[in-house]
Amino acid sequence: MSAICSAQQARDFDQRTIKHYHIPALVLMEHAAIECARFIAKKHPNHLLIVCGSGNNGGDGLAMARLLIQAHIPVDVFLIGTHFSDDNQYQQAILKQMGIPILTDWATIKDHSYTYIIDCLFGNGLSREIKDPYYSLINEINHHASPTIAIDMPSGLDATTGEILGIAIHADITLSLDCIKWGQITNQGPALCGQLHCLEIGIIHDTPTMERIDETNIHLPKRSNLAHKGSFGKALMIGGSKAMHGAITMAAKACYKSGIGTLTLMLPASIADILAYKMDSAMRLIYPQPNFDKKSSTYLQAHINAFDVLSIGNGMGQVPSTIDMVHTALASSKPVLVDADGLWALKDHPEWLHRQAPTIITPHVKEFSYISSLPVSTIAKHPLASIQTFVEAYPDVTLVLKSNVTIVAQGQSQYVLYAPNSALSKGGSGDILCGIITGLFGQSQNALEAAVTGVYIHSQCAKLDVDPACVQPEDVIDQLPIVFRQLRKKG
Ligand SMILES: NC(=O)C1=CN([C@@H]2O[C@H](COP(=O)(O)OP(=O)(O)OC[C@H]3O[C@@H](n4cnc5c(N)ncnc54)[C@H](OP(=O)(O)O)[C@@H]3O)[C@@H](O)[C@H]2O)[C@@H](O)CC1
Ligand SMILES: [K+]
Repeated sequence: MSAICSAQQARDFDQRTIKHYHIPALVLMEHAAIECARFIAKKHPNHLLIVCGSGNNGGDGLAMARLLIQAHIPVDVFLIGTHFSDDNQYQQAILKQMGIPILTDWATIKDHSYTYIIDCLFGNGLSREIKDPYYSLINEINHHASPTIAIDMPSGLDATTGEILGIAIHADITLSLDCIKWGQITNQGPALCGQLHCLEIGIIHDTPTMERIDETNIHLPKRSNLAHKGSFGKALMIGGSKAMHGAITMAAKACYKSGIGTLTLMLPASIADILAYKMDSAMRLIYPQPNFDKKSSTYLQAHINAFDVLSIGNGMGQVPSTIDMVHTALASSKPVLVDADGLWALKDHPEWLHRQAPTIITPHVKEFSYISSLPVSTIAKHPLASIQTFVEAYPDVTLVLKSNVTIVAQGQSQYVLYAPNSALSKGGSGDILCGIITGLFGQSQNALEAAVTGVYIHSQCAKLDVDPACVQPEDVIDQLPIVFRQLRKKG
């Protein structure tokens, strides 16, 4: 499990490890250098160029050069800068003592061919726009034929926002030290980092941060062989319209395959038969009109108490009846998941989310903009700040903000799934996620666990050994039994 930090959070952990736990910064630098050198040595390089700046990122590079040279790997060390940090100067002194040359004239090396250029110019301490001579140097490295490994950050990339400060290294590989930085996975980050690896370097994490979702923080609901269908929850999924019957179908199939005890679909009459053909296992609560209308919320109210968990929104359309039904669902004492058009219905009524029972919302960025009243551009550029504003206003709601980086947040418990996969960039993916989470939610009644676990299972189901362009929503649903079995075996 790795933490995901802003630049400031990463610095705070560094400083606390040094000042409160008395682990010297040079020890951490040595750890960083050992881990990076080990990673690089495994690639069997013939000749390396390590480009070092004036701060501790440069210090990592100088220490790494020493270790690689001791391992008999040829290394050229290039150093640029004026005001060197103490630890950087310490590492320079060691290299001098060992007789390892430190080069300062780029012209003498720029035409050499290297297995890798190692970028140790700027890391987490980048504080402003890049100007010459660093600008020209980064430009030269980007146009050099040799591939690049960035240490901690591709130099020039802001570690919090993922924005390029003037110019930045285009790395083939990035070795992030201690934690994943937000800037590596948002905005320009993924394009600049290349393959991203996180290396442990002994920094102590003693306060909560965002955690990366992986197998260590998911919870599959327990499944006793002595249990009966009532033990695994009764779900009511409300959705569908004459024009859209696919969304609720995919959500329902995913919910059923995620372990729910019984599943009932509240549908308008115009699509009730279609759903019956498509899904034997779901019961139907058929609203006796072709589409939901102004009386459908009363109909929902009359039946709502028979269920343990509700989901609402898939394929309902952005129409007044959707608003009324979402209001009824959220005014009930039932755990509720709101998805798709149900989120649109909250546009003018986010206050309906203030309720006693557990609530999950699963917006993509545009739907989150409806609820938070923040512009889409602000959410995309500053996801952390946007989420923080929301969780402070709605500390009991579990938010699943869907994107290539999916964030699950409930108050200060915050998780990130970073598993971008274009196989999921398709209509139907969100409905499947809604179904998986509803299935888990109905079994556990624990919103945060259901959301974290559902998001992870969904991403695992999409890791198919086929071209992502050809993946159909049904292919993802078909993986559910396999992924559940694998996770239960491990768990
Ligand atoms: N602390 C620890 O425990 C550990 C840290 N570790 C390593 O240290 C890295 C962080 O080190 P760091 O804080 O020294 O910052 P770093 O990124 O090397 O650069 C700072 C220098 O660049 C300068 N500068 C900034 N922007 C600039 C610009 N646009 N153009 C020109 N100059 C600019 C800035 O100058 P200043 O802003 O002070 O004027 C300063 O001189 C971290 O990423 C990791 O690799 C590991 O060893 C593990 C232990
Ligand atoms: K760097």
